[in-house]
Parts: sequence; C-alpha cells; structure tokens
Amino acid sequence: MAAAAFHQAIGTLQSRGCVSNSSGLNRENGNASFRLISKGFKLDIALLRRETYCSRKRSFGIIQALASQTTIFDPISSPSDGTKSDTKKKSNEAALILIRHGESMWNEKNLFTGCVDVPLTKKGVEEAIEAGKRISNIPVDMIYTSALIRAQMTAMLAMTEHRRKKVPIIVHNESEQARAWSQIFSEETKKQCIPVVTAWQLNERMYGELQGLNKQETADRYGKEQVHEWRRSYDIPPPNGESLEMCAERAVAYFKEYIEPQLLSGKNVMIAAHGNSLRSIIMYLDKLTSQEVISLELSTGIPMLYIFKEGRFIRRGSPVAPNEAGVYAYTKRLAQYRQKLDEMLQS
Ligand SMILES: O=C(O)[C@H](O)COP(=O)(O)O
Repeated sequence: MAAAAFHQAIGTLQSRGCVSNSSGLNRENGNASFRLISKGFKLDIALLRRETYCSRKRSFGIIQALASQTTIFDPISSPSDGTKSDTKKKSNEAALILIRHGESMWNEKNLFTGCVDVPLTKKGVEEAIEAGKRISNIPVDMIYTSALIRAQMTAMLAMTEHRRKKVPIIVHNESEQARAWSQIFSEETKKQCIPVVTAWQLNERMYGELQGLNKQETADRYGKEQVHEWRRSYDIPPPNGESLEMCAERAVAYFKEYIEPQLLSGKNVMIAAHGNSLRSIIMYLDKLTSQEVISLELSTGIPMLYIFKEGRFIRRGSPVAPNEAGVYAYTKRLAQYRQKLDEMLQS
C-alpha cells in the first residue's frame, strides 16, 4: 500500500520534471533513490533520503507533499512593501530565505576553502543573479551574510534582481567612527534600504589544515572514507579545524540570538552563507539528528524558503523560477505581495 503511494508520488514528481525516470524505491532497504533534474530540489531530496532512515511511511508523506507543493497555501502577513509594519508586528509570521554562495574560485579548483576569503567565479556570479531572480518577488527586510566576500557578493548580486528595488546597505558597527560615518540622514531614503549585517559567526566552518588542499588529492592521500568523515560527519573535526558541531555552536547561537528575534517581529530575512554554516542552521530548523545531517548537501546559489509561523519553521523548498506560479503560491500573503508589486510597478 505504502509502496503504491510512493510510486504514485514519484510518478507525479516525474511528470513535473523534478526527478528522472530512474528514480525509485529500493524494496530491500526502504531507501528512495533519486536522480535530480531540477537542482532546486536537491535539498528536499537529500532530506528525503535521510527521512527513510527513520520512517519509510513518513518519507512517502514528504514525497507526496513535494509532489503537491504548488497547491499549498498558507497566509504570511508581512509583505515588505514598506507600508505594513503594524500588521507585520502583530503577525509573527515571516519569510526566511537561505542561500549558499555561488561557485567560488576555489570551488572551481576543488580546493578546501573554509575561512579563506575567496571571491566568486563568473559562474558563481551568474548563479547569484539566477538566485536573485528566483526570489525576486519574496519580500526581504533584513539581510545577514558571513564576513566572507563570496557570501556578500552573492547577497548583493541576488538583490540586483529584486523587484522591490530597495538598496542593500552594509551596516558598519565595528567602531563608533564607522557607525557615525555611515549614517543616513533621510528617513525616506532609509525606508528604501535593506540593512545587511555581516557576521563572522555565519562563516564557513574553519577547515583547519585542509584549507587550500585539493579535495581529490586529499582523498587519494588519506582515503575517501577519512575525507568523507572530515567533510560530512557531525562531530569529527578536520585536523586543527572545526567539526560541524563546533561550527553549529557559533552559527546556530548567532541565528537564535540575532536572526530569530527579527523573524519573530515579522521581518523577512535573507541569509547568504556557506555549505556548512547553513547545514548547521538547517539542522536546527528542520530538527535533524547528527546522523541525518550527514546526507544533507547544499548546492551553490540555490535559494531555499522557510516560513516562520507560530514559532515553527516550515520548509517550502526552493523557488524554481521567477515566473513560475508555484513560487508565489507558497503562501497567500506572498501571492498578495507579488500582486501588489505588479500593480505598483505597472503604475
Ligand atoms: O570550504 C569549502 O571547501 C566548501 O565551501 C565546503 O566544502 P565541503 O563541501 O567540503 O564541506
């Protein structure tokens, strides 16, 4: 019965072009195997795989939810049009967008990067712009990035595509002078700005003595299993570096202390960060176990949307394309926001 439901759900996903025809269920171990067509579904599928470790039945539910995600409607009452801040405060509902930076010059060379401050490649720039198109109709009131340029470039490039055309402005609070010298003296102009907060706590995990080493050569030298353990285990750090657990201690603590209160007050937040700092945040949002997080992989430049509602994070997947109806139908309020934007930009 469950297998029949699974196959029906897979069929739906295949007909929508989300997974390839070779996707299926391994009847012996209960694992679902997927060949992805749309990069945007990578996160969901990775999570799906881990769900199968816990409960096959539950995973079928997730597949079905994925297959029908364009029909899910939920109200979000904080469209950021700069005029609704009262409603926003009352609603306690907000959008949270997570983006892993676009391809960096060391991603391209397959080098461990960690906290080395490497810029995007041309492909990374394009990925960031593409990510921006995907979220161009989702309101953004606050942006958080790591202290690293690849995340900052991604956030800024993505915002060049945003239809609301607010200007992202980096907040300089590092000294009294920096604060004083970066003040804006027009309330009107302030309303048209989005504060961008940079925080080292959102940086990529420190990869220790692997930083600058080639990933393939390291695997050849130390063995594939050892390198996989360094890269994906929860609590085993690379030599003199941070484990995911250590990275989570600062990234999730920052998220809880600074970002969650913004969401609670109804602000829509975008975070541009890194594979591992975002994995640790997603682990917290989706309540993944240390086993489950092992199979969580994030693609570069793919935005992921969560709705924060009544103290809970509801994962809405990745907007597929800017002109796809489903993107704006994630919530009724997002759809209304988009409609307002259309009207505003037409007039
Ligand atoms: O720091 C790095 O090398 C990458 O950004 C993330 O690498 P990983 O996929 O090996 O964790």
